Amino acid sequence: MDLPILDLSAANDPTRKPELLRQLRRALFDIGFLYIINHGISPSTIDQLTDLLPSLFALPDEDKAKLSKLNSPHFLGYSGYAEETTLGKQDLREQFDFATELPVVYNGSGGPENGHLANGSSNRQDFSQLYWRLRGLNQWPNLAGFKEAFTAYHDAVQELSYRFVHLIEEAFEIPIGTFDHFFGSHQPHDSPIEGNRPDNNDLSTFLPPQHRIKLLRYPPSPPNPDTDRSQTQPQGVGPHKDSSGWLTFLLQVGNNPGLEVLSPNNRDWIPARPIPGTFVVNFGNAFEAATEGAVRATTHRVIAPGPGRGDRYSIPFFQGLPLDMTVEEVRGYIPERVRRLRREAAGGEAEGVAASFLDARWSSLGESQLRKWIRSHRDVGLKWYGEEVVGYYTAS
Ligand SMILES: O=C(O)CCC(=O)C(=O)O
Ligand SMILES: [Fe+2]
Repeated sequence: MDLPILDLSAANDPTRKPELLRQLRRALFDIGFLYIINHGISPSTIDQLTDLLPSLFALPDEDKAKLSKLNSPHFLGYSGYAEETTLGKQDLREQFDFATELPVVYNGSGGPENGHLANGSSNRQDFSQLYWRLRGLNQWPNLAGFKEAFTAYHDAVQELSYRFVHLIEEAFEIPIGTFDHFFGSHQPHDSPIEGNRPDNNDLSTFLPPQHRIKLLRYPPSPPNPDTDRSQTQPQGVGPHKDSSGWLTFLLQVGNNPGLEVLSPNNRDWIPARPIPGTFVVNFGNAFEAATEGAVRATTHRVIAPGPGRGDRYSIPFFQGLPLDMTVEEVRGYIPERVRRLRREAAGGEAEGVAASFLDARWSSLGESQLRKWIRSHRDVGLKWYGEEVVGYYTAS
């Protein structure tokens, strides 16, 4: 099975657009993983950032340590090689987590001494909710030109991500702009049917979300002295569904392979090789839950480069959603005709929908994000949120 490659230049060509939307529908409902080409981001915007990756990761250990995520209640910053695990196994990569540069809004009193749990307030933008503490400023490395290159890249992928959401709306046959208010004040520049946009005035109460961008380096693994053949595939990152965002836009830098996608029958791993000039697009748990599984958060993994190969770099952009939004709310914007697709295919109940969203405690995006970050960085959680909060989010 080949992963689909969608040519976004067809979006501006009325004669090619219907076929593009057909391909998109197939990609959304069949596999939940696709490439996009002719996406409109200039190669120089990409190169300016990717050219800096070797020097960023070659910063002295003391400089990296100064940028540690431990400094950040927002879980932004540096994590060293193999510090994270997936399914109980070390991920053989190192990473910097960045986000849309946005000021702190949290105004509660959470801290190791007086950590408090979500207060259950249903007020929109009650900034004392603990999950608002996820939002805040980056830790910038001392590397000439980095902040500018990162910001230009962030802005370009953000814009692409909003354009792509418009195509999804068209594929779902709902008005273009339906999801715009998820992204706060963003107004589409190029919406072809401006007059058809729904009147969202009463809905634009969300704060523009913070998107997350990881800069990843997978070094070649050392020769494996282990003779057990089953051990010979080093885990760059173990099998997972993306939990950080609504959509993921992944840039594979260079031509080192490693990314693999679980086939719809859950049996085979399909390689998603780097294709120059493309992004890989996939969908997060919130998207799967909101569509009741019609669009899957497809499981994927990375095999680290073998001995003797060069470093593999990649940059996933996780498109954020408002932290105070609930999956129920998002679901309200997905037409029933889309939401029943999975159930119909399964001949009854939708199976496999992201379990964390079925638990009322994690129903807001903020709750599920805070849970995810605390579970993957317990040390950061303990330092900034305290034992009670960490206990709450790590139990069961
Ligand atoms: O490095 C890659 O190609 C994919 C990384 C990934 O799946 C993730 O960080 O969620
Ligand atoms: Fe991922």
